Amino acid sequence: MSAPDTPSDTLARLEATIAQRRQADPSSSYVARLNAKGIKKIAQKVGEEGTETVIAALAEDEAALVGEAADLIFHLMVLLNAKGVPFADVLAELDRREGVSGIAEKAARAQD
Ligand SMILES: N=c1c2ncn([C@@H]3O[C@H](COP(=O)(O)OP(=O)(O)OP(=O)(O)O)[C@@H](O)[C@H]3O)c2ncn1[C@@H]1O[C@H](COP(=O)(O)O)[C@@H](O)[C@H]1O
Repeated sequence: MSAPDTPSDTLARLEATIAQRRQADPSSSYVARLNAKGIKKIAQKVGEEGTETVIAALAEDEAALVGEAADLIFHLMVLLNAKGVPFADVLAELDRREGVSGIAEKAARAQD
């Protein structure tokens, strides 16, 4: 029996799919269509999905929150790909922050 997927496995597969679908025919690929519209449109979609995620959270609708969060993460992955930023860089940044309290980090920034 193979090991279950980790969240990172799912995101790594999605990143590879997005990179591959970017070259596809925009008539049959949403990723290709979005890239053809340009970076402004992709960034705008991330903003829209972020707003929809907030609305779902405030509406106390768990199923909607799951769906909107998936839309947000997907569009963020499309944006990172379009900007040439590997998702591994984002994970490395999160690893770098691990164990550093957000409160302590903000206080250190205020002293700069
Ligand atoms: N995870 C997703 C995913 N999540 C959401 N979406 C699409 O994102 C779109 C968002 O819908 P909206 O109504 O917000 O946007 P819209 O109406 O298309 O756009 P505008 O109104 O802003 O013009 C929908 O068409 C969803 O189907 C996704 N499309 C693709 N994927 C993944 O990407 C892969 C490649 O997709 P294609 O490029 O379409 O082959 C798929 O196999 C999936 O793994």
